[in-house]
Amino acid sequence: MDQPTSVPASSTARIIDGKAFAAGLRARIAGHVTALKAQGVTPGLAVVLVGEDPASEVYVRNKGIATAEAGMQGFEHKLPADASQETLLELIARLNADPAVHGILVQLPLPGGLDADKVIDAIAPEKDVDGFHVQNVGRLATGMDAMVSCTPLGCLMMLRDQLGDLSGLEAVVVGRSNIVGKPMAQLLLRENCTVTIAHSRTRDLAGVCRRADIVVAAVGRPRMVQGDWIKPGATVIDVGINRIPAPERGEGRVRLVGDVDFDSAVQVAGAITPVPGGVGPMTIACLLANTVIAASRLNGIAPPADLAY
Ligand SMILES: NC(=O)C1=CN([C@@H]2O[C@H](COP(=O)(O)OP(=O)(O)OC[C@H]3O[C@@H](n4cnc5c(N)ncnc54)[C@H](OP(=O)(O)O)[C@@H]3O)[C@@H](O)[C@H]2O)C=CC1
Ligand SMILES: Nc1nc(=O)c2c([nH]1)NC[C@@H]1CN(c3ccc(C(=O)N[C@@H](CCC(=O)O)C(=O)O)cc3)C=[N+]21
Repeated sequence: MDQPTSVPASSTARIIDGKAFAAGLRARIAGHVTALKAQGVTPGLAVVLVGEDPASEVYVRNKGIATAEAGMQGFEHKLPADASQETLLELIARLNADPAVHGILVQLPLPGGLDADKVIDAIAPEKDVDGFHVQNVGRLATGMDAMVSCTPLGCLMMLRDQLGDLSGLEAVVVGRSNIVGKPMAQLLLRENCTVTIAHSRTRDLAGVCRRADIVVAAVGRPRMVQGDWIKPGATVIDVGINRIPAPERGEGRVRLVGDVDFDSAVQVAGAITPVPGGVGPMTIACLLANTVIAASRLNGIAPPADLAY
């Protein structure tokens, strides 16, 4: 069909609907939960929230809703911001020992004074549905079965869905955190991508990004990655969740933007995830998937093949 003359000839990217993808994944998970229940196992996820960060409370609530909708058991543990390390470690020890709990997530970041490394280390690796325990990180890096960090796992699922085989593709991950950047790079390496990890000391970040067939932005800087950093046709995964002032919505209101400047990137990319509605919903769905995997393994049942990555 002819383009109307007012529309520029350039094509715009496909918008990757993470929300719909996550809904499909959650529906499959609910089926696996039903099957596990028939074998006497109800997958249980414990979420621990220390302090009262409003954004964290939103995520914890969403996790609770998704857990219930999938037919799983949810356990919420709220501790005051001034809870001691000892109290938190005692709670984790109890959850480790509780046979009804198959997944344990301690919401990060923790309030000052608490040592996140020690807390993660205390979680039983087989219940570490975040994939943050050094045993899971090491297992992923050496190619063994591991609990894989939910956010990178969700990103990978969307990439595989968009691109099929990722072998040989140039992937640039911007950000090197333990929770997103590094495990994302490991997963892409496992998929046979040529992986570059960029960070705050990277020289010519725009030039590095321009080489990439796949750009994953996990920086925490609103709209940093510009359209002219993107190779035409590349796939862009925006992990960033940034709250910025939105006075147009009323005084004191905020809105969510990613680490990618969506409006310019969408003009160049082949496909791109939006914020909200991209990576975030996939993170929660993958958390449920990891809980089903953990519940299966802890009961000597083979995890569902379609959830294995
Ligand atoms: N959608 C989801 O489910 C999730 C979203 N997030 C979001 O993803 C983003 C990243 O989170 P997280 O990984 O925890 O963040 P961190 O703050 O732990 O890491 C940020 C990384 O970005 C790098 N960086 C910072 N500034 C620049 C810059 N100017 N140029 C290049 N690199 C830079 C840092 O480099 P250096 O190491 O050199 O300091 C660091 O490696 C945040 O917006 C967060 O809210 C996080 C988790 C889940
Ligand atoms: N131990 C631990 N594990 C985590 O996985 C973890 C964490 N700590 N701390 C915080 C980050 C952040 N995170 C998000 C999860 C879902 C959405 C999400 O669902 N976002 C919606 C919008 C939600 C909103 O409106 O705020 C979306 O992008 O569409 C976002 C962010 C998990 N994290």
